[in-house]
Order: sequence, then structure tokens, then C-alpha cells
Amino acid sequence: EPPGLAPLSAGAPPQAPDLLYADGLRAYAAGAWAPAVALLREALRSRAALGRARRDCGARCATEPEAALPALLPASPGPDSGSRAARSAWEPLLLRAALRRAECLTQCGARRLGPGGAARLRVGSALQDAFRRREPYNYLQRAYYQVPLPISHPLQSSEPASVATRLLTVPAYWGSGGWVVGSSHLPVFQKALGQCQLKKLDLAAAAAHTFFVANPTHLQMREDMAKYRRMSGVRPQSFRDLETPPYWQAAYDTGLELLGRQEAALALPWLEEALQESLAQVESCRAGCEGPEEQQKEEEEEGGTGSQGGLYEAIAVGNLSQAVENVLSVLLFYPEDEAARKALDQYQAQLGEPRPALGPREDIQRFVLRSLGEKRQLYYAMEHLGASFKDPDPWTPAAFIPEALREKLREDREKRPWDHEPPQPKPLTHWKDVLLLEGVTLTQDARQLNGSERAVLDGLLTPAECGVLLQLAKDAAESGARSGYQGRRSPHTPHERFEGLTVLKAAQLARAGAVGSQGAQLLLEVSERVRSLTQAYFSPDRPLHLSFTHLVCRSAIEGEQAQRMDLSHPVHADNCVLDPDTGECWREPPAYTYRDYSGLLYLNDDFQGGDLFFTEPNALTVTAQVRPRCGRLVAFSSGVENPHGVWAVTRGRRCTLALWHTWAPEHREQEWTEAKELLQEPEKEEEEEMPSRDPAPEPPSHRLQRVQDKAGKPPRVREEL
Ligand SMILES: O=C(O)CCC(=O)C(=O)O
Ligand SMILES: [Fe+2]
Repeated sequence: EPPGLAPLSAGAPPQAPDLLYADGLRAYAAGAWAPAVALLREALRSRAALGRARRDCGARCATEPEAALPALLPASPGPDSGSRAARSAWEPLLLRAALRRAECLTQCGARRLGPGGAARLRVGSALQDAFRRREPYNYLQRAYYQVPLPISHPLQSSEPASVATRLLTVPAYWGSGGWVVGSSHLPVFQKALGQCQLKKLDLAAAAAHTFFVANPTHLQMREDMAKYRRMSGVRPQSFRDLETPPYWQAAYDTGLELLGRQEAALALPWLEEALQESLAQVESCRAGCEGPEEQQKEEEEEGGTGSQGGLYEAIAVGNLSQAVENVLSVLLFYPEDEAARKALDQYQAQLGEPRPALGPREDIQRFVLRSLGEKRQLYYAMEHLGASFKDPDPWTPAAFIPEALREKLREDREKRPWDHEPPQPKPLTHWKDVLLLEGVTLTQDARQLNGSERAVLDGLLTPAECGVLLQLAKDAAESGARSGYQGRRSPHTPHERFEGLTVLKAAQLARAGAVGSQGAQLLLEVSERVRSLTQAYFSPDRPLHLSFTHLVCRSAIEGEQAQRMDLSHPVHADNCVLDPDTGECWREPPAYTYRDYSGLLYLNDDFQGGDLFFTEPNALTVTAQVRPRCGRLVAFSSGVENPHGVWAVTRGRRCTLALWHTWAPEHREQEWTEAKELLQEPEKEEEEEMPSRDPAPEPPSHRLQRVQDKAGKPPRVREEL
């Protein structure tokens, strides 16, 4: 096998993961694929070995005599003087245990990992993050894919004579361009080559999958995954996670899903399992975090309490005393929790007689006690030794936090990430009045959406108005179908159907009686509503004109949705041609260069997928995501600062009124005015078109044709009838 695909040398002591990773990336950049694969794999192996050694040593040293950390301060009789006395008794205990444990860990690490132990393999926090994000797998998948397998034949190549001579005795060797094989051995090698090809694709797909499960919004990888799925050599089993996923999460999700379907009895074992797994994982994480490593986030710890939402309710179906124990366990975390207290009262009432023997679950009691002991130590270190510690738990009782730290921690917690960012240009003062006037609310501004010139506004349409516009889209599509127009496949994906309706077409259909004129009228009104709001918000000093208005519905095509990796609308900017490689955006045709602001007014949310997202100009990094819903407007400037796309719509139909605004009056939407005029033709005439007066009306498409012929000039409908 080529070096990259051969099994790793299991026995050798691991080398430092960061050095291996750096060498792997260098090889990758140089296009030396096989060495890149070998080095990246070795980096992953070494990091895993380090993790295992840490966990094992941590578990061993925790049981070492004298190394057990004193969990709690001895009970303090009085407020101040008592706690000072207690502390002076406690500190030497803590110090001795900590030193003893550190010594044990150092010795154990050296035994497991060779001289220098864990410290030698220590990885900086930036690289820790890269590993946590599974970045090596992204490089690995490409490198696997690229490992060269062609056989070069010495007689046809310009290999030096010495090599050719060697091939008389040695059947093949690995050269810079792949295998070099003597002619007599060629058939054997060709067969092996086929197997090798499959193996490398299998590994490439597995590495891609491993990266993708941790980075599901990575658009480049989405595309790569779609390609792997189409490759004939790749089997479904290839898409496996090369890092074991945290098992409890899957069990927890299953449990919650069952609970949501009122299957409490079935949910219970899953939730219980999730709880046990997460407790075990906390244990292993705890061991893994010990030793001379930078502090790790204790993400998993939340799992220990995460199950409380369903567990005690679930248990109510069967065993009441267990239910009581579970609620009492929840109350250990959140003693004031209203719902838990109510549930407790209810279970106790059902139980009848009081059962003083019932208490919180033992495993949870142990967990809480231990966590609190650790927190006591961590806060102590924070207060007195200058250590930093970010408590991941929302349930830590306030009394546990040293008074001196409380105020600062509260401030930190309330500080939102965007408070650190430079202030954005402020919306003008009259903007608030505009909102008030329109009954619209600003749900997210540019800062909250991680960008500039972006906003989410709600309340632009009432549910009834959404209904009218959805009906308009539906009627227009049906009238199209009647005239042989089947709605077309989306220009962006073969898995969706796409229907678009312009304002003029809507007005024409209304005049032809194929759609209600109320819908067509509303379309015009609403587009003007959006325009005036967009102008007030983004361009109060310079008029904006509508340049194009399009009612668009995207529908999932049934039965074609399994494992879809494509997007409903690929990432793009609205007024320029985006080059994700350089992050540049060319403001030139075929882009609609005169578009200055975009508006997406959503009409519904009863579909699956289909969220709008914004990215960096690299078209890969998602910076914000918005779920469509009736009356929600996403407004943004149309340039490179706002690349956006739409996730696949995998079920149902998603309808949007898409609008573009321009500062250039010459690009004002002519059709909007025409539609307006068309609809303003005397109302009566339309009423005369009522079917009651025409029991056998000609098909709408014919009538439509006639009106269309007149488009642009006000049609003389009466004469035609
Ligand atoms: O429908 C959406 O949410 C986005 C559509 C879009 O970006 C476009 O049509 O340019
Ligand atoms: Fe767009």
C-alpha cells in the first residue's frame, strides 16, 4: 500500500501532535499527498494517545492515597471569623493533595508516553481548537483523495537505469509519482490498484464525513460530500465518523423525540441511558483535563443536568417513587424551579402518605457534591491564585461564588459579544417613528446579525395578508399548469420546483380572472410598504426605487430529498459576481449591478429547511441565519458585504416576496407602474367578468393572452368582451 494508506505503527511512542500537524500541512501544501496523509493521521493518533493517557492516569491518580482533593470546606459555624478559621484548616489539605496528585500524574504520564510525558505532547490552545473543530479531517480527506495511484512503467518512463535494474529483482517500489512496477508484475499490481483506489475513496469519504458532522454549515464540504455520494466506488458505510461521537447526545435526542410523541414509557430508558453516559463522560473528561494542560471547556458537564427536562415527567408514567426521586434531583440543581416544585407536589399528593425515605437520586447527589467541591476549589484559585475559570453551569448557587467575584461575574455574564465590537452607524432617529407608524418591530440589527447593513424586521404582514399572497402564488401556479406550464425545476437545484410571479403578470392574471385581484393589489401595496421601510432604515436621505419585485415559491420535490447536500439557492451577492477564492465581488454583468438594497419578505414557515443564511465573502463561513416566517422581512445592502444563500427546502413549499431597490431612477421597475394602471381600470368592468354572467368562460389562458397583448397600453377590456 502507498505509505499514506498503510496502518499506523501502533507501538511507537507518539510524537508531538502539533509538530506532526505542521509537517502534515507543509506536505499538503507541497502536494506531497501520501506523506501528508501519513503525517496528518499520525498527528491524530498522537493526540488520541495523549487523551487516553491523560484519562487513564487521571483515573488512577484520583484513587491514590492522599491525592483525593478535599471537596468541601469544613462546616463554618459563624459568618466571617468562622470561615477564616475553616479556610486555614482547609488550605494545607488542599495543597498537599494537589501536590501529591500532580506528582502521580507526572510519573504516570512518563510511563505511558515516554520521557517528558504529557508535557512533551502538550498542544497550544489554538491547535486544540483546530482539533476540536476536526480541521485535520478536512485536509485529510483531500489528501486521501489525491494520493497518487498510477503505476509508472520503467520501460516507458525516464527512470534511471539503476532503477530499471532494481526492478528485475524487486517487483515494485513507491516512487514520487506512485508505484513503479516491473512489466512482469503489472497484472497483479493492476488488481491491487483497483482495491487501493476503493480504499482511498472510502477513507476520503470517511474523513469528509467526520469533518462534516462537526461542521454542518461548511459549504465547501457540503459540495465535496455531494460529490463523494455520487462516486460509484463510495458505499453508504463509508460515511462514518472516525472520532466516536458523544453517545449520550443521540440517546438524549431519541428520548426527547419519544417524549414529544407522548411515548413516555419508551423515552425513559433512553433518557436514563443518556444520563448515565453523560455522567460517565464527565468523569472521563475530568480525568482528561487534569495535568499540565490549558484549561478546557467543560462542555460535557451540561449533559449531567441536561436530561432534567424530560426525565421526571417521563418517570411519572410508571413508578411514582422514582418520579419523586428524580424531581428531588432536579431540585438539587434548581431549588426554586417552579415546574419541578409543582410536579413534586403533584407526585406527593398521588403517593398519598409521606415517604420520608425518598430523596434525590444517589448518582445525582454524588455529581452535585463533587461538582460543588470542584467549584469551591476553582473559585478559590480564581480569587487567590489569579487563575481564570468560567463556570459552565447555570445552576451554581450564588453562595458558592466568593463575594469579591460576584459582581464581576454578573457583569461578564450580562455582557453580550457584540458589546466589544465598534459601534455601527446608528439608525436615524425618525426610524423609531417609522416603525411605530407601521406597527413593525426590529428583531435583529446588523450587529446581532454579525454584519453591516442587515436587518430582520417582523410584523410587515398580518397572517391574513400572508394567506392572500400565498393564495395568489398558488392560483397563479395553477393557472400556469392549466395552460400547459408545469412549473419548472429550480434553476438552482434539481430537487426543488420553482415558481416566480412578477407584479405585472399578477395584474394580468387578475384582469383575466385567473387569480383574485385582491392578491395582485396587495402585492403592489406590500412592495411599496417594503420600499418605504427600506428607504427609511438604510437610505433616509436618498430616495430608493423598486427595481424588481418577484413572488417566488420553492417546493421540495417529493421522494428526492434523502441525503440532499445541495442548497436551495447557492451563496451569492445580489449586485456583483462573487469570487469566493479572493473574496472579491465584481460589479459587472451578468450581475444586476444597479441593485442597492435587497428585501426578502417571507410568507410562511410550514416547510422543512429553507433558512436564509449570510456568509463571509469566502462563501463558506456562515455568519448569521434567519428562519422565514409570515411577515418577516430580511433587508440588506446588495453588495459583497452580504453574500447569502438558502439551505435546501426538503419538505413543503416556501414562498417569499423578493424585492430589490435601486438609487438609480432609470432602473425603476416599469412593470410596477403598468401593473398599477392595469389594476386601476374601473372596478366595475372586473365585476362584469363574474362567471355568473358567463357560464362557460373560455379558459383563463386565452383571456390572459388577450390581456397580455395589450400589456403596456391600458387594455380595453370592455371592447374585447
Ligand atoms: O428566498 C430567499 O430567502 C433568498 C433569495 C435570494 O437570495 C435571491 O433571490 O437573490
Ligand atoms: Fe439573493
